[in-house]
Amino acid sequence: GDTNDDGHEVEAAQPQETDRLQQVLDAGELAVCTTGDYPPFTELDEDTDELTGIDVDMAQHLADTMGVDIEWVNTSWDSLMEDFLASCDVAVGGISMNPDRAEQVFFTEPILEDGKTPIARCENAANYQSINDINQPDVTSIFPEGGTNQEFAEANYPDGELVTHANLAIFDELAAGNADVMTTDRAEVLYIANEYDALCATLPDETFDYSLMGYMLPQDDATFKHYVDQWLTIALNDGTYEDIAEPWVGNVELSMDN
Ligand SMILES: O=C(O)C(=O)C[C@]1(C(=O)O)C=C[C@@H](O)C=C1
Repeated sequence: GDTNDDGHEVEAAQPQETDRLQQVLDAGELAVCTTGDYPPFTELDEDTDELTGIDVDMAQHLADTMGVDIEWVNTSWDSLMEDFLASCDVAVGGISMNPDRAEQVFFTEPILEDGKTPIARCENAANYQSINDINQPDVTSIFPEGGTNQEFAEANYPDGELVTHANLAIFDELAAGNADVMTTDRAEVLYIANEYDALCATLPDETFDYSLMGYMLPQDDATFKHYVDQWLTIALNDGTYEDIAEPWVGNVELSMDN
């Protein structure tokens, strides 16, 4: 196809606007993509096949508000965009907004202010205070494949040792000493540091960059985006989000803006 000045592909014509909101209401079903590997936002129990998490409960609240059921679509960070575009009305679960993704999806209003910060075994926390501390040949950084953590590590730690691992067990690897440090969303770092005695946020109040979390929506129906944003704005301000998050995080404030 055509390319713009940055060499990015540009669509020749915008796809026809659909009435996604009406379709979801008529079908009585909302298709929601989630990875199930990122507590406290989305976690799939492989034994019971049950999904839990803040964003899982939020999606259920949206569906209840619409009076529809959820069809959950399991995805991975690597295939999130492809699965979302092919099969979902919404994607949830600790998803960072970024310009690459925004080329193909709308994001809702922001839910959390966030950024990347390190987590390491507590006895080593003083060694990982800066990007330069981590960008060293003898420092092993660990992250899952396909998300923004991989992007961050590859861009900032070219001299470091980089290893990938499936996400749900990644902090066990870190605690066991099979990697030195993980640079991930501050919200996750605070949550995990609370869960694992051996792991500590090395810079609990600082981040190396800035990002926002939101839910992904298709670009094909502006009315649907308005609807979901209106629901979300109310849920963020009337105590719904806090009530849903509280059992997961207690008093830990996940967002930078608090
Ligand atoms: O890609 C994103 O948006 C994410 O927030 C996912 C991501 C990542 O960046 O790798 C963030 C934290 C989890 O540990 C796993 C995946």
